[in-house]
Amino acid sequence: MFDVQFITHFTASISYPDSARIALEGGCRWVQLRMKDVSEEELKNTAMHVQELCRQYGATFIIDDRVDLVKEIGADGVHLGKLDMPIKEARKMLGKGFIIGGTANTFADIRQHVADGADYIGCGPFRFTTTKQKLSPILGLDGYRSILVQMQEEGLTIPIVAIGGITREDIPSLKALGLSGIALSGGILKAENPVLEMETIIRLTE
Ligand SMILES: Cc1ncc(COP(=O)(O)OP(=O)(O)O)c(N)n1
Ligand SMILES: Cc1ncsc1CCOP(=O)(O)O
Ligand SMILES: [Mg+2]
Repeated sequence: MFDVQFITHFTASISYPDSARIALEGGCRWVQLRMKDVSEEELKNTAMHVQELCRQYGATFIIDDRVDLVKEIGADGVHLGKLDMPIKEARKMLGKGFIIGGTANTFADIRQHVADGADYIGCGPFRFTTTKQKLSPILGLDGYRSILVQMQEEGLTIPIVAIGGITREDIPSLKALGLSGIALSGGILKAENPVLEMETIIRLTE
């Protein structure tokens, strides 16, 4: 099993809910709502809409950054980075019934997230991407290899999802590394036929 998480991103032509629907229609069953610089009202309304879509498709629905909103609307989980609420605190607020993902760029980050109670790691960036500003150092395949070796040496088994500039061409090599999955946005949203692109990516991960 190689998981695929679709992450929403603002585009002029595809709304956030439509992008989630595209991912779901293409067979993705893990959606992260990531909305930056929007009002509280827009975020909450969109989150409830995307949550409903995810429920219709039996997909997991997580929200970027916002532990409070996840708790309020009963989403499946949250993704947290270095500038967000610490994972330990989020776990205290959410308890064990919610998924908590943590961002990592190094093995030390992963070790800390495991100690703090994360469920999975979004590890990257794999390569340069314009979807996120202020990127951490790029890992490439060698970066993941080195992290996975260190995890094995210390007996850490948390799922690692690669992220950052991933396209369909990368899937065979990322899969071969022994990662748990990928998270991607632009690879779908910039495709000529986004639903078909997701279908292709899902097929490549099977
Ligand atoms: C799966 C996944 N991995 C990493 C990130 C990045 O989270 P963060 O570092 O908090 O940056 P922002 O997404 O908040 O800009 C993610 N969202 N999802
Ligand atoms: C949120 C995030 N964190 C690291 S890279 C990234 C963006 C992933 O999107 P894309 O697949 O378009 O590079
Ligand atoms: Mg964040």
